[in-house]
Amino acid sequence: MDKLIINGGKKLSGDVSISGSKNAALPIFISTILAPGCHEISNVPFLRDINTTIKVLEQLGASVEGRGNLVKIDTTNLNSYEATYDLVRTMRASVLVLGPLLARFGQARVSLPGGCAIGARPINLHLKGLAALGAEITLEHGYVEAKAKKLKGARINFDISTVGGTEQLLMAAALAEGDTILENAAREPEIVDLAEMLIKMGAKIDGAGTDTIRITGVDSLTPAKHSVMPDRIEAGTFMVAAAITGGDVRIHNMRLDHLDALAFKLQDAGVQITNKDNVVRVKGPAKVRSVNIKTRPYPGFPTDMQAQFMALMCLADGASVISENIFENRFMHVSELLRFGADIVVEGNTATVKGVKKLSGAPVMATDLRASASLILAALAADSTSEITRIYHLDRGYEFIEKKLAGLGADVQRVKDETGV
Ligand SMILES: CC(=O)N[C@H]1[C@@H](OP(=O)(O)OP(=O)(O)OC[C@H]2O[C@@H](n3ccc(=O)[nH]c3=O)[C@H](O)[C@@H]2O)O[C@H](CO)[C@@H](O)[C@@H]1O
Ligand SMILES: C=C(OP(=O)(O)O)C(=O)O
Repeated sequence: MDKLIINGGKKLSGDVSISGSKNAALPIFISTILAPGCHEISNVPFLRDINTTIKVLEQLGASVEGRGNLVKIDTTNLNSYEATYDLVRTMRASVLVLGPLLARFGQARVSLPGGCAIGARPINLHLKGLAALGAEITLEHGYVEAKAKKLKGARINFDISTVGGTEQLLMAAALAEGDTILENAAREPEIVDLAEMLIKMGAKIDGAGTDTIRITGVDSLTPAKHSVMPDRIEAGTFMVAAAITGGDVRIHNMRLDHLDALAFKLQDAGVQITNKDNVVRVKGPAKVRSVNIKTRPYPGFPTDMQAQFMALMCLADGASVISENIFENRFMHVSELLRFGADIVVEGNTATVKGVKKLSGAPVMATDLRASASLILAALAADSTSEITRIYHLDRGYEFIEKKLAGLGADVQRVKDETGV
């Protein structure tokens, strides 16, 4: 397994460019199932999760060209309706093929994604929504089997705001007969990006980005070209990297309006943020102030930034209370942050972080994607050398992170595992 070696204590400075969004690209790739033909997706990040999605599409019979920024996906000759356990278990977003397969072919068989480090993450709301559109759903041998001659529009009210559930239903309803209304829909920017792709394909969708989305089903969709939105979580991670090192970083190709909740909290902590000519400049103070956060669905504070913000609060002047309200087990980074000398106490879904004078370099292990990012941030601020293992989690979601950090003056090296694991 590859690992990262970081010699901390360098203030980051300079310019960095944000890649396309993982969480927007995944459903957009999957939406190509809905329309036979050749789609062109640009601003695609080079990530392990993108490769997994390509494998899922190829398993269905798609042909995919290009592994870089521009990816062409031809879904003319799909000949399988199954996403297998070996792929779905490595990336839960693959379960999103269910709705599009059902809508285009009337059948799908998809492995249940199962639990993962951050929580149980059931898909009951996806299945309830598809059933409301008329799908017959059975669960057998760890697989969801769904069938429907023709999906029919319905009114669906989500019990809780679900990003994946909203994306699943948005795609299925695009080819259903009649109108579908999604109430208490998720409002994340990635939903808007997916809706824009679907609209380019000919779908009729109103209200994406609000909690009520109306979809009027059409008979067929056609291939589209789309450029993926910038990754707001990667951008947020670099904002925190500037803040935690007392650095001065200019971030290009990001949407600050997608990160209001984080930006307000960083400003409360004493971080300076300016936005000029679409370049966001982030300057960290010598010492950040402690602030409290509660994770919420968008436009609230993103759960995908909680671990990184906690790393920052480890060095704050005072105590910070961090509540995780989306996933029941998203404090796996705490035990690793303690190795750097952090002072954190967890009770239920709340972590109390008392700022310490300094963090010291340590050997640590990444447990999930954003936990990996928080360990990198702590290591960047630590006074000596850290070794971060299990960074395959990181490679799911951060394109060329060590190169981008090195470009900002960080002393970071990837040690490749010669066995290729
Ligand atoms: C690939 C992708 O875009 N992943 C993002 C997506 O995950 P994902 O789409 O899986 O997250 P959801 O928004 O669906 O999950 C929110 C909450 O709803 C629960 N739930 C969800 C579906 C369901 O059928 N039943 C149910 O109970 C989940 O367990 C969780 O507690 O949104 C999360 C919340 O912003 C982010 O952290 C993930 O980075
Ligand atoms: C939790 C995340 O991703 P996924 O939903 O793919 O696990 C994430 O991007 O932080």
